[in-house]
Amino acid sequence: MAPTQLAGKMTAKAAAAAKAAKPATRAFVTFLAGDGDYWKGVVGLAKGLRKAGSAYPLVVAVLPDVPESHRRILISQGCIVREIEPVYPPENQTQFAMAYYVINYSKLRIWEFVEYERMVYLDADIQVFDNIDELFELPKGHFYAVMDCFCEKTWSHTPQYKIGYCQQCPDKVAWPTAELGPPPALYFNAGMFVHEPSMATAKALLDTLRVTTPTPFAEQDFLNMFFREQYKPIPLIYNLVLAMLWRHPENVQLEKVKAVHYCAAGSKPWRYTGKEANMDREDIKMLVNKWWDIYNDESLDFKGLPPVTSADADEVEAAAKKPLRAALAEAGTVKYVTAPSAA
Ligand SMILES: O=c1ccn([C@@H]2O[C@H](COP(=O)(O)OP(=O)(O)O)[C@@H](O)[C@H]2O)c(=O)[nH]1
Ligand SMILES: OC[C@H]1O[C@H](O[C@@H]2[C@@H](O)[C@H](O)[C@@H](O)[C@H](O)[C@@H]2O)[C@H](O)[C@@H](O)[C@H]1O
Ligand SMILES: [Mn+2]
Repeated sequence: MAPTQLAGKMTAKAAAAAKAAKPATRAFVTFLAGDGDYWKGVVGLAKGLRKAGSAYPLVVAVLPDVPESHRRILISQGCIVREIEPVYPPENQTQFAMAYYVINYSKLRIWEFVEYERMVYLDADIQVFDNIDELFELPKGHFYAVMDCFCEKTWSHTPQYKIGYCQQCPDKVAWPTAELGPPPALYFNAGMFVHEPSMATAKALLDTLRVTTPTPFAEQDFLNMFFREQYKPIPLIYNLVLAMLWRHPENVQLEKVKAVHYCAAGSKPWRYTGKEANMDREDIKMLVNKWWDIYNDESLDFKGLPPVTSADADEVEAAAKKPLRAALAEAGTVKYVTAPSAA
């Protein structure tokens, strides 16, 4: 089989394209912990962002317990894998809404990614179905995220749940200010948020965490307390918390939703059985299938080369200006690839 393609260093055209790509001062970032199956969520997210034509890379903050094999899969899908040190809350007797939420405090490390001037954080159980790059253009100095819902049983420990109050429909059950004081501040879901990495903010977060008693929604509660003054709600099209479909359908226009958050119990697509409450709904089945369509779409697999530095590109451009034979002789790094055998 004659070699069909000469693959040496990146072609000048690809190098120029890499150079023209937006400067890597912005990126999406997600978080991966453990050796379980959440890596599938990250692969789905990487492919979804590619399908949506996003201009920015996906950084994955991984805890040390994420196996090398999972990291290699993420790199093969074009992700930038960054290992982080775990963050634990102070000693506590807290009953977290979900026991595993204690590892979610490690999300706070992403404020240390200061090579990026702005990042959009997305849980690994989020899928982006339409381009959301506009989030990177929001005015600086605020903390942008989508408002959560208090109606699921996971909120049964709270006064708002007990009286049937939810910020998604504040007029349905009025907050009893006389008995309970002012209503709760607007509260965001921490599965998606726009933030500005900074070592000063990272230090302030960790210093404050050390003296803050943990609460049931772990780092989500903590981030809501920490960014209470800077929080600015953005439309739910950027983070559809699935419970909204049955708790506040009047607030949801599903055809306009850009990012879906598979956080309802039983809704993680890669573990979906359809047996839990609400999981047999037609809209849930459709959204789970949409997630799988992207996950299984091989045309969305990463084909590019690993991110290049400008030094690589300069070197390749210089080589490309030389007569090919001289450049090849000098480079000495020619590799032949052969076409798949003709049937
Ligand atoms: O075993 C786990 C549990 C959680 N996560 C990460 O932590 C995020 C928050 O957890 P999860 O989405 O399950 O919380 P939910 O949004 O469902 O409350 C996940 O999206 C993942 O990015 C992980 O990597 N491994
Ligand atoms: O560690 C706390 C987690 O709290 C949030 O999940 C909750 C919240 O959305 C509730 O409102 C829902 O009822 C519940 O299903 C859902 O799991 C974030 O999505 C997640 O990233 C993480 O911060
Ligand atoms: Mn989530």
